[in-house]
Amino acid sequence: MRASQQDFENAVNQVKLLKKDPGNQVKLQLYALYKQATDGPCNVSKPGVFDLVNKAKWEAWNALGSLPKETARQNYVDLVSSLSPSSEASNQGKSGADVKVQESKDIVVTSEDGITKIMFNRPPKKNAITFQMYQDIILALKNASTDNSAITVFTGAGDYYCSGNDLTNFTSASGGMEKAAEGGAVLLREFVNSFIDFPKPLVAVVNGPAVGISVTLLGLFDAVYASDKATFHTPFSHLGQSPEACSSYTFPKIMGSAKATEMLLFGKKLTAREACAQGLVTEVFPDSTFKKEIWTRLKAYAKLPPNSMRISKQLIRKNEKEKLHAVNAEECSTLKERWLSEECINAIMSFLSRKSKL
Ligand SMILES: CCCCC/C=C/C(=O)SCCNC(=O)CCNC(=O)[C@H](O)C(C)(C)COP(=O)(O)OP(=O)(O)OC[C@H]1O[C@@H](n2cnc3c(N)ncnc32)[C@H](O)[C@@H]1OP(=O)(O)O
Repeated sequence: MRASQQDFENAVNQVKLLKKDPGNQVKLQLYALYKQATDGPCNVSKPGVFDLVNKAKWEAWNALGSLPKETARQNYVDLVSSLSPSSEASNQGKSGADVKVQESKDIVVTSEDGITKIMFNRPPKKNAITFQMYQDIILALKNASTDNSAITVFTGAGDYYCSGNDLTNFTSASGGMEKAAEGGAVLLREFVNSFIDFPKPLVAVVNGPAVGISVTLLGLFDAVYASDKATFHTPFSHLGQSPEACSSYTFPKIMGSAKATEMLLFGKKLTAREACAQGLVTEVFPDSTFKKEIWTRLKAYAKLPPNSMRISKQLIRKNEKEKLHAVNAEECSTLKERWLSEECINAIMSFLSRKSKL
């Protein structure tokens, strides 16, 4: 539900009652969102180089670009509610431990050391993504885009990174396959859009095998670190489906069309080292030292100036955004048709009746 003007005014008053100083980064974000929600896009000239405080405020406001007033109002309310007395109280005495910022069973979101971590947490099902988890991730990314972290990281709990879309999503949906396919396409489009538009550095820590959409999404990440136990598998033809998450565009661009064809059409599974050689993975680590090495590195990266990282990402992504949105729309409408095809229904039934496994 969208935040009303009254919700916004309540949030403005709530900020004055905060017992704990939320820190400069959050205060700047609050200022920027407030100005955007009330005055719209930044419309004043940049303060001089020695006017440090006003310059930082101007930069934070200006970085919001043309974000609509209603979205800024909503983000302001969400940010204040994450700082509310109840979350303040629940965060007390937890220094040194990850601070939980979103309650959800299968997606765990924590924030610590300038890093917001979004973890697939459904190990008994190899972290397969349910409809609810797609929604939880959309919300987690929305919150992470305005929280006080510098970078956002995805990883998986247990031995898998993620086994992709939960294949029971369609068969267990009420209202029949057609309605489920229609709803699935709308959800998928919104889900992928939230990755295309995510403003901060987005990093994947791939702790184990990755399948389907958890692989294709990697083309929209800024860095991908993998354990040498990780594998990368996109068996869309085996499932009677077609690529998503803009991979029909990003994969040929990253690895060339011949290698992308082997993955996306023929379902060739890559080892972590092969994926690194193709440019899909940034760096591979021995599994025994993976976690220690990668979190040490990410904590150091998270100390870099956050506005600078965000602005650099914006420059890199800017020229691609329109194209990515168009590709996402087309992939989703193609998939909606595929989900209703005999090839796809047979493949899902076959998995569910245990006749087939990847
Ligand atoms: C709405 C948006 C849609 C976006 C479009 C996205 C498309 C994709 O992501 S396509 C890729 C879909 N994923 C798969 O096809 C993977 C299917 N799973 C497997 O092939 C295997 O389970 C495995 C290779 C991932 C793991 O094999 P194994 O180590 O032998 O473990 P189990 O098969 O016994 O798995 C344990 C447990 O987990 C369940 N499970 C695993 N993956 C999925 C899944 N994707 N969907 C639903 N359930 C999954 C598996 O059924 C087992 O359950 P139990 O039998 O109840 O223990």
